[in-house]
Amino acid sequence: MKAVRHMRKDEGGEGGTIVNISSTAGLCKYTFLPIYGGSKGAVLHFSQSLAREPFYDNTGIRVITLCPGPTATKLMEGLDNRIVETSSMKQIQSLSDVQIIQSIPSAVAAMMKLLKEGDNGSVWLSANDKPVVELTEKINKHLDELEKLTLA
Ligand SMILES: NC(=O)C1=CN([C@@H]2O[C@H](COP(=O)(O)OP(=O)(O)OC[C@H]3O[C@@H](n4cnc5c(N)ncnc54)[C@H](O)[C@@H]3O)[C@@H](O)[C@H]2O)C=CC1
Ligand SMILES: CCCCCC(=O)/C=C/C=C\C/C=C\C/C=C\CCCC(=O)O
Repeated sequence: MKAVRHMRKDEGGEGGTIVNISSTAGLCKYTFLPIYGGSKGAVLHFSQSLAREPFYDNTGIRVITLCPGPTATKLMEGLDNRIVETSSMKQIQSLSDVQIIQSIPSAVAAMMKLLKEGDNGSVWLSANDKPVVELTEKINKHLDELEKLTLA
């Protein structure tokens, strides 16, 4: 939030863009990553809450979220040894039939696209070496429906 204070137009800054990095683990209920997944769900929710009107109008700061799937960085090394619940290995094994560890250039291409084209509050998926997919409408529909249920 210190960066926001520095960037915000209504306090003398120039506006700008914040890209928060969530993960597919913040979208899916992976039994093998409950703590990491919880933190990534929090990143997404934090971003969507921050990006809500009138934040952008006041500050000129876009808040965008990228959800990468497994990507070949150091983070993915030795994942097997860091699993909390060993019975969850089954879920990883079945996932490996339908998901690949994508290359770093795929994640970078996604980042470049959302920096160029992403609206405030937009959410993007980059996985399996496929072109980036925008998730904003789906995520907001889901959150807006849940919010309605909380109203009297
Ligand atoms: N690699 C993957 O499969 C995925 C990664 N992500 C997310 O992408 C982000 C980047 O991860 P990777 O590049 O994959 O990991 P990485 O392990 O290759 O890089 C992480 C970087 O963060 C730095 N770092 C760690 N703790 C820090 C701290 N307290 N203060 C400052 N710097 C710190 C490390 O020195 C390292 O350079 C993370 O938020 C990760 O959760 C999301 C989805 C998939
Ligand atoms: C420390 C946690 C790193 C988590 C990285 C992340 O954010 C998201 C990961 C999502 C799933 C990763 C789980 C397993 C990998 C699944 C399939 C790829 C296997 C392909 C293979 O070559 O074996």
